[in-house]
Amino acid sequence: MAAKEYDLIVLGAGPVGENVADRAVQRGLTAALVEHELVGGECSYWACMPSKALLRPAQALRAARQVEGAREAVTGALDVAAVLARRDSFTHDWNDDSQVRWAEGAGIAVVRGHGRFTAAKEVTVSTPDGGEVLLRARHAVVVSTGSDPLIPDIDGLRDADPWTSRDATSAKVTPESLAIIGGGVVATEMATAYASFGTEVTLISRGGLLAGMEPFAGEMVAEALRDAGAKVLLQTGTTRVRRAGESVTLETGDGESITAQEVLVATGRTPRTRDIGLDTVGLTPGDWLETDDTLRVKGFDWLYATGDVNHRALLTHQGKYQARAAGDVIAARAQGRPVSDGAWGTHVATADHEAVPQVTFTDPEVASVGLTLRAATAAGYRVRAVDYEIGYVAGASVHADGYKGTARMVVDEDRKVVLGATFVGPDVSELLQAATIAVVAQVPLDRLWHAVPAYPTINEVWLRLLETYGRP
Ligand SMILES: Cc1cc2nc3c(=O)[nH]c(=O)nc-3n(C[C@H](O)[C@H](O)[C@H](O)COP(=O)(O)OP(=O)(O)OC[C@H]3O[C@@H](n4cnc5c(N)ncnc54)[C@H](O)[C@@H]3O)c2cc1C
Ligand SMILES: NC(=O)c1ccc[n+]([C@@H]2O[C@H](COP(=O)([O-])OP(=O)(O)OC[C@H]3O[C@@H](n4cnc5c(N)ncnc54)[C@H](O)[C@@H]3O)[C@@H](O)[C@H]2O)c1
Repeated sequence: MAAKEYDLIVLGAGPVGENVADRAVQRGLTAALVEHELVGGECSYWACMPSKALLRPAQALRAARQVEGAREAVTGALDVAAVLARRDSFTHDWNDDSQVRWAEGAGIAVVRGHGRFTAAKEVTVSTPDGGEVLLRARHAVVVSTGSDPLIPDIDGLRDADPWTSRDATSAKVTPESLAIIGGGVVATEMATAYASFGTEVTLISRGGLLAGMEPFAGEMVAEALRDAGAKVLLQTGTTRVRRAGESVTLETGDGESITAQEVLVATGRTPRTRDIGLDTVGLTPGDWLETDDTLRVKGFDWLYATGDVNHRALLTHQGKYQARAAGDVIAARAQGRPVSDGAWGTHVATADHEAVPQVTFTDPEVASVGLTLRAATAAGYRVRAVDYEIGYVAGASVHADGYKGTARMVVDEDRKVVLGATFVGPDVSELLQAATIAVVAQVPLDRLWHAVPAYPTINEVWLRLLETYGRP
């Protein structure tokens, strides 16, 4: 079989793979993008976009209900069918024509089918018609195959036909009751969404909620979920799961038995590397692919891994940031141009280490960037954290009656810069970019005093945090 040659082959056309290919093509390389499902990946069809579309209507309704004068105009309940229909418009009914058009318009060769390494720099694609296409890369191959839901080894769980995040984000009807195993981002967001649809939600977490974040985040989200009618079981293991027809019964370590129409497993992710021929190039199928900061897989000069599959930060925006660095560095190396691979250089993803922003779209939202107090201490920084109740800020009190929220700023005491910030409260997500800039730019606190937040906005929480810290 004659091979088709490209400068770059990208395996997986999720948000990250698309961006690597686009960047490299913009820099003058040729690129083939291999996709066996939908161009746009998990994020567009079963993750970020549909999940946020499911969450937004209830948030808008809550926002109106929190303002006297507007509240009186809200006379009905959430229209769940309309919510699902709006969600479908974001996923284009799980049709990727527009994304394929974009990719081809950008000069990227889209190859449909399942790709596997068959030699170094060589990928064989099994096409939907049963054929094969052989691709050879002149310079680099990027693995951008993403991640799958992890199904833990709980007695009977696999046989109980559990929902994963895919089912929760693409459901055409909402169940009467839903048990959720897990306490992370997917579990809390989907508990929030389904509780708003009137589904009877029971969330079972073996620890607290949102474990890697500041502790008050998980506590406030748990309280809000309970207020929304969900049952939240913390520090509770699930020991046994059984399906009987239309219902599933779960037993917990505390001896409690929970019966629901569906069970959603939201216990983290596993890399999609089991069936991509990794053994052919000396790697172990099923492993995460560890990279250096230029996203090159350790031990290779031609193999890169971007997005979820490298396990650096399982977030679309962070994967796309990696994609920009990877696409640019692959082009620079291919063209013999200088590589800028020092910390914060053009060709590295330095921010992955200690400056990752994330919003959990629960209600209240959790917006965080950088290190938590615990993580900063563990990393050896000499730190001080200051907290402030966001509801005391004038802008917050105008924004919503009885606004409840908490902010924390973690300061590096030696350099007097912000290492991390967390905001928990209604509509705090838009506060995050200011915090990200402060963390990435390592703005000294005495200069931050000159970044005056407009009055009366919720951003004034920055001034309150600085005042609470005390002027250095
Ligand atoms: C419910 C949920 C909600 C989320 N919400 C957010 C959010 O709000 N914000 C955020 O930043 N992140 C969110 N995430 C995380 C986000 O979805 C991922 O970080 C992101 O999709 C990773 O992008 P990726 O391109 O690395 O992988 P993916 O999006 O998984 O794309 C990988 C692509 O590779 C293809 N592929 C895999 N193997 C092969 C092969 N052998 N041959 C051909 N094609 C292959 C797949 O079909 C897929 O299209 C969410 C995740 C979940 C589960
Ligand atoms: N808004 C967002 O940015 C967003 C939304 C959803 C998902 N995501 C990303 O998707 C990824 C996956 O999310 P997730 O919620 O599945 O993972 P997660 O890592 O956030 O949470 C996993 C949860 O499962 C629990 N768990 C793990 N193994 C278990 C077991 N054997 N039994 C019981 N509980 C177990 C953990 O204690 C934790 O509570 C995350 O890394 C996240 O960054 C992001």
